[in-house]
Amino acid sequence: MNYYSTNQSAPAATLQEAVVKGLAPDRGLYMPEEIPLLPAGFFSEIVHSGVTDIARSVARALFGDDIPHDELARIVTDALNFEIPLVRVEEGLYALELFHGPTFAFKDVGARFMARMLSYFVQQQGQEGVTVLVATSGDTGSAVANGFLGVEGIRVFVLYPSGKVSDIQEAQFTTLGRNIVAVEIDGTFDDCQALVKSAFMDEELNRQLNLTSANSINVARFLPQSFYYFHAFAQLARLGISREVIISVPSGNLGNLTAGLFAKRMGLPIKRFIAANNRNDVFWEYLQSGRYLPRPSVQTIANAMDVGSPSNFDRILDLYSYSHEAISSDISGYRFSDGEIESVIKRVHKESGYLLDPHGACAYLALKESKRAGETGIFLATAHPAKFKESVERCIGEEIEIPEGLATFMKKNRETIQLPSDFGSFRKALINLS
Ligand SMILES: N[C@@H](CCOP(=O)(O)O)C(=O)O
Repeated sequence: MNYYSTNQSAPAATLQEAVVKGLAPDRGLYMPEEIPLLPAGFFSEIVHSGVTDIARSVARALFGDDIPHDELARIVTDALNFEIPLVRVEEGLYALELFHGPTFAFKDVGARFMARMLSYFVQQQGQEGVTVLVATSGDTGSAVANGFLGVEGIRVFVLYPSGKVSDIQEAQFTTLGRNIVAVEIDGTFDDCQALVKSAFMDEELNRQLNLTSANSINVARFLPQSFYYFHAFAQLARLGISREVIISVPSGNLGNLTAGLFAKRMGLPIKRFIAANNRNDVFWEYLQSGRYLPRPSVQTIANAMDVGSPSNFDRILDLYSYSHEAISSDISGYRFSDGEIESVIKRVHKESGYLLDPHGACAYLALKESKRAGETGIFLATAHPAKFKESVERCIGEEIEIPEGLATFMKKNRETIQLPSDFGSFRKALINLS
């Protein structure tokens, strides 16, 4: 299977080239030339399967022509060493809890898969010294840093906006040392993402450092995120529900939503997707009006969604042949203020005892507004509430427990390199530190 660039001005790439490069040379995002349609039998069989088996089959359909099957099965099995349960929150409404991995956020799925696939391809090429650049508004940084920690021959630079990620998130990628370098940028997530994209366009830098990306712009990061949509469907089908299913996705850089749309194209019977935005509502605005106006992100309580220029918007346009009508008939959009997010965390906790994190809360709210009679709704609970301890405690008025796996990060020393948001300073720092 070859991969083409959404900008249509770069040569087609193999899976290996797309993963190792990250971004296409024309600054476009790679897309698979075909999206395999899974046979009807697959959907009846997965009702009896666990997440790893489901993921192995989906991975084989997506990547099976380009990597030996036993190698692919090993990558999936190693990456998905945690549960992804579907939890009933109230009548007709379920949370897909994606936060039971090592860094307590959904990014563990894609980051762990990508670390293993990249390392396999790098070994195949006999390449030495690959540099992974990743921009984060909170969760990607920790998942990628932990996923790549200690991987030989790979150095990771995590760029994050100063003062705009939660305290625990920051601890998760600034305390690791070894092959992980944290870079604190005086700017927004979009500034971090722009620095990463500019670095890819710098030929000299690429020659010296063999750059790749571990954001969802990389196909090996975003496509595996489709696995858990199939797993969610299987868990619901086990309860006897397989029709009129709608899924609400907290939306920032749009990688998670795009992975769901891919799952639908592969045959997953999802009636409608819901994109839940916070005040960073460029995608919401596009869904309403057809106008796409990227703008600087603003800081919110759901910080991982603070994205003003979402990378995967181009993939969604490409997937739907640039038809606003087709996009908005498959996806409905909602947006919420911090106040609305805070009060729903409080209300749901009081009424059902279920504790939402700010991102899941946004998706829960969107689902409540969108769900019609007869529909069953799933919202993606993308991060553990304890990652946002201060905000969540403020909402519910009581202390919450921090899982041991998170608390250990808080005890270690933090190390970051502080930089302004101009490319010249970042370029110089990259060269000096490599
Ligand atoms: N929400 C993200 C922003 C980057 O998104 P990605 O899916 O492209 O890595 C974060 O938590 O950093």
